[in-house]
Amino acid sequence: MVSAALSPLPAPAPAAAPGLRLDVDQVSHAFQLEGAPLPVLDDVSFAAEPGAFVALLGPSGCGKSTLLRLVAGLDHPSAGHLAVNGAPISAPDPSRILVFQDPTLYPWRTVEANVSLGLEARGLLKAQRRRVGDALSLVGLSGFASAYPRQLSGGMAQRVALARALVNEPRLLLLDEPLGKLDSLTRITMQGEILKLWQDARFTALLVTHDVEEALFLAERVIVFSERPARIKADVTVDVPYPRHRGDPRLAELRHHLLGLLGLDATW
Ligand SMILES: Nc1ncnc2c1ncn2[C@@H]1O[C@H](COP(=O)(O)OP(=O)(O)OP(=O)(O)O)[C@@H](O)[C@H]1O
Repeated sequence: MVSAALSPLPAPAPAAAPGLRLDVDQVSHAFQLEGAPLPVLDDVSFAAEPGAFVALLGPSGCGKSTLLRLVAGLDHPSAGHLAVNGAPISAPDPSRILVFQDPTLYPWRTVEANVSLGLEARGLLKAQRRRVGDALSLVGLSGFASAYPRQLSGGMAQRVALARALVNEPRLLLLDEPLGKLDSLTRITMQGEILKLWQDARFTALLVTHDVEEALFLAERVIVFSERPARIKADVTVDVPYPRHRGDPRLAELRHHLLGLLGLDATW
């Protein structure tokens, strides 16, 4: 018999934690506005498999960001249930990170110090400082660790915001129009970067976007919402393998279909 102590095997590399399964079950939500209820979500149900990339598309103000906030655990639904891997969502958790349209970096902190925030808040920075460098490298900003936010372009600032999320090794990444304020060329570049991050890390991704092309380039499924209160109008599978070519005729067909669902004329 060979003793393990006599023939030590190299420790296997730790497997990346897989993406979380998300269940949204008959969720409705209303805000109180000037003393009257404002219904925002109406009986929304869907599931995202671990590692799925799902885009949420719908008219402005229909309730998409509200849904992301519920998944992040920042608010509680008026009715229905949300769960990850079968466990009810009751509060924020570092495994579920929300990235906003506005990078909201602290101007007095360097890029590195901004990215460190999550680890610092959880008392993990000393032990896991390596993750800060890894996250910066993932978004291509290794050379800017000691820069300040005022020294960055809009795209770079949004990359820092992504790195600040990635440093927590999220298993469910919630993207609320993260590229909405960027010029169209930077936006296209960063769509490719987000796709690569997702393909490498295999977190589950939920992306709110107004941009039909962005949804079709990135997501495996596009859930289309009605006007507020948001109900699911359609759940469309993007049956085009990655890497996707933006000129793919099937994507053009799906674009036409999605614009139709949104009540928009797709004549070009
Ligand atoms: N804290 C709040 N109190 C009251 N009403 C709110 C609150 N947050 C959002 N709302 C309202 O809920 C509705 C949905 O807002 P939400 O931000 O979820 O929409 P959205 O689909 O993400 O919009 P957009 O695409 O324009 O960002 C809006 O009418 C908004 O005014």
